Amino acid sequence: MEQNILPDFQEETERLAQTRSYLDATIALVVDKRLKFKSDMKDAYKELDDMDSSLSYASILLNAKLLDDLEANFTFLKNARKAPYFARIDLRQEDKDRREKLYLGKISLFDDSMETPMVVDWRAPIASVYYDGRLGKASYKAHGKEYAIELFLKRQYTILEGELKSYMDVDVSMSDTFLQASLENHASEKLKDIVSTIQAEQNDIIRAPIHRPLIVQGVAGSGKTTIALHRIAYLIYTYAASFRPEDFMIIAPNSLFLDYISGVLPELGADQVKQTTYGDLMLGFLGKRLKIAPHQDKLAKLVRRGKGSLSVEEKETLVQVSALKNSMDMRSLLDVYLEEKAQGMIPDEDYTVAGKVLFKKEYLFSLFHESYGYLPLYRRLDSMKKYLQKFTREEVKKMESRVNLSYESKMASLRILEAPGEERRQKLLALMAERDQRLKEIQAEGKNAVNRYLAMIPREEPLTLYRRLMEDESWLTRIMDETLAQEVILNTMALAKAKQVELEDLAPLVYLKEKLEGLPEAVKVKNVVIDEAQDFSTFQIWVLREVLHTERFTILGDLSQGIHMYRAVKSWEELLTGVFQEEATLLTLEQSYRTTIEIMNLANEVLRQSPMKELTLATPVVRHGEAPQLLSYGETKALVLGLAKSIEAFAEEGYTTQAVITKSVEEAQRLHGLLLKECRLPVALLSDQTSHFQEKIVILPAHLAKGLEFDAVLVAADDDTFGLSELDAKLLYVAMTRALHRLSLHIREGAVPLLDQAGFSSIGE
Ligand SMILES: Nc1ncnc2c1ncn2[C@@H]1O[C@H](COP(=O)(O)OP(=O)(O)OP(=O)(O)O)[C@@H](O)[C@H]1O
Repeated sequence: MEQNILPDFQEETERLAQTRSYLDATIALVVDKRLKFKSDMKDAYKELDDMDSSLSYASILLNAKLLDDLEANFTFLKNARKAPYFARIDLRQEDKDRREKLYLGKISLFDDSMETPMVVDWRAPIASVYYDGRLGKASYKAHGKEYAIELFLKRQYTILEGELKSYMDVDVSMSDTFLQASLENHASEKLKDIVSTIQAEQNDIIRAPIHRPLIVQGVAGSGKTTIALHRIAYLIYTYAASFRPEDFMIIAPNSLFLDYISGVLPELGADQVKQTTYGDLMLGFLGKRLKIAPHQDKLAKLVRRGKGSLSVEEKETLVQVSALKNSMDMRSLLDVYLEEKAQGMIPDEDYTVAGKVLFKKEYLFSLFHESYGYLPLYRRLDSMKKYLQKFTREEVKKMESRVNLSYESKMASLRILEAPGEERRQKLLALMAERDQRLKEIQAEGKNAVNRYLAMIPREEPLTLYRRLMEDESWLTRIMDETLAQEVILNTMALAKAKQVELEDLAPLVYLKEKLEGLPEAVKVKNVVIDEAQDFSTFQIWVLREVLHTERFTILGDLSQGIHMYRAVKSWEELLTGVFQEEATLLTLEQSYRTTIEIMNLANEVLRQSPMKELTLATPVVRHGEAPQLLSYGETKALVLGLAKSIEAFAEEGYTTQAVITKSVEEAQRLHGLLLKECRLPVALLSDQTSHFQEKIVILPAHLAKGLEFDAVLVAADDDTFGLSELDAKLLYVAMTRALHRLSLHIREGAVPLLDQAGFSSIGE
């Protein structure tokens, strides 16, 4: 709509100007306060130098904290100048007569003089009606109560660099226009916030109660990652009194992905949230510099075909060993193993000091298993040590006084019975020496008794115990057959020889460590968000819940993209029953926002042709684009030239970010070399080691592309074909669904039989 025919344009422009000048005044106030705090801190430092006053120290701490808050606020307020709000809602609370106008933005701004909110934070309870409600009767929840309202208007603004460009009044059906505009934008290297266009089904997830575990199955591009970050921002705001931002942790698949989401966290005021990968988190728990075998090697072995590849049986074994290490059977095995270890821990001997029984073995057994039963095994030993030391010290004192008494009486009788003289003196001296020797022995015994007792209890490292278990056929065959047990033993021995563990070993190891030693408190968090959770096993998540002692989990994933399915969940039911005992909520997202109808339809067709059954297919938001192109080539060189031609054509059409996606790492490396050599194209190769990239055109294997998105995607299959297996279908699906606007597939003839089956025909060389 043109500005001049927007009826309230003038009024809205004035409101924006008014908000901006109020914002400027607030910013000026913050600047003043910053200066004041800084000078207060300077003074406090001076005083600290002068007289080491604890008051000054407290003042420094207080000012530093206030300054931190102000700095965070300052950046936020400054950013808000460009667009202080994105929407307005007009409503009336059911029990009130007055109609209210609320402007929604990424900050809270309150006009003290008028006692009205200038801008309401999008996370405030009342803002929920903007995302949920249609015009008319609606409601929102706050502090456990439901409030009824009547919603008269939902207005969305386009504000650029502080200037109102236009606005649009929307209801549910019409709001698509605004969403469409947002989706048509081109991708930047980083994820962006969607506060102005959050959809109702997404809003339910963002605002779901904190204390109940939440599992979200969402198709590719349904906004899972985006929602996860908005949920964290919402929880930080809503539960500010109970949790600090550092109490939240997001677990993502790799550092590349963490870099990709890093841009949006500060935008949402959530930059202090902990971000990590599963491997790093587990290593942090273990507190050791363990060497992890590159886990993508396993995926590579599984997808590789032809020369040097594993046989079907070998692949099957690899899958079984991985799955087993991360299965709930493994948990049962570890529990029995630990129980047996615990039962054999207390020696079959009484505790004695200088030959005297201080504690009977039965008592020590009950001390270990009952009184200290709530502690990890080795911590029970620490507590027992203190207990034994205390009683030993007391006993030693008693023994010493008994010895002193007995020698004093011996010496007293000597003095009475014998006449003074050299002979008596010598006898007394001998008695004194004997007494001192006896006391020395008692003291030494007191010192040694506890250590001698505890030395009978071996304290082995979790890794030593784990390896012993995994090399013991009699234990392993409790949960697997002999053939598989032999494979597990070989796998354990090979890893031990290389001084490595593999990713699948981390959950059992962390569980063992928690049960034996307990984990350091410092690495624990209270709220966990797991993205790309389809690649986790039930046991991995169970271990996380067990060691973090929290139910506050938000778990998001898409089973269709489960490319590490050899070790991961097969259905969310497994988590619901196996980890959360039906206490979790499972929500699904079927609408996909990322890609065009044409691309999504083809990706869905790949899933339909795959061996996977009962998968929910994505419904794309109505956004049309060019049909995907399938180009097939007779030889590699032509394929490389074809890729280069498409990249240039996409760039000319204005598509900024582009990715060539292959099935394997090797293929990506080879094609990268050829693209540089044959076409001199500035393409950057991304690998498992890449943690950051700025290049606009990249080449990477599909497993690394998980979670990312690009304006244009070029799937390349030269040597490494996408076959008919479930894993190949998933890799292809992941690759295709990374595209926002354009997709072309460059393949050697017959390299992607799934597409032939889908009836998708190539354009030819
Ligand atoms: N409500 C929305 N408004 C605007 N854009 C949205 C909305 N929801 C999602 N998007 C956009 O859709 C794209 C996909 O989002 P995101 O990456 O979070 O999805 P995902 O479910 O994690 O995808 P995948 O599983 O395929 O990695 C992003 O560009 C995101 O900005």
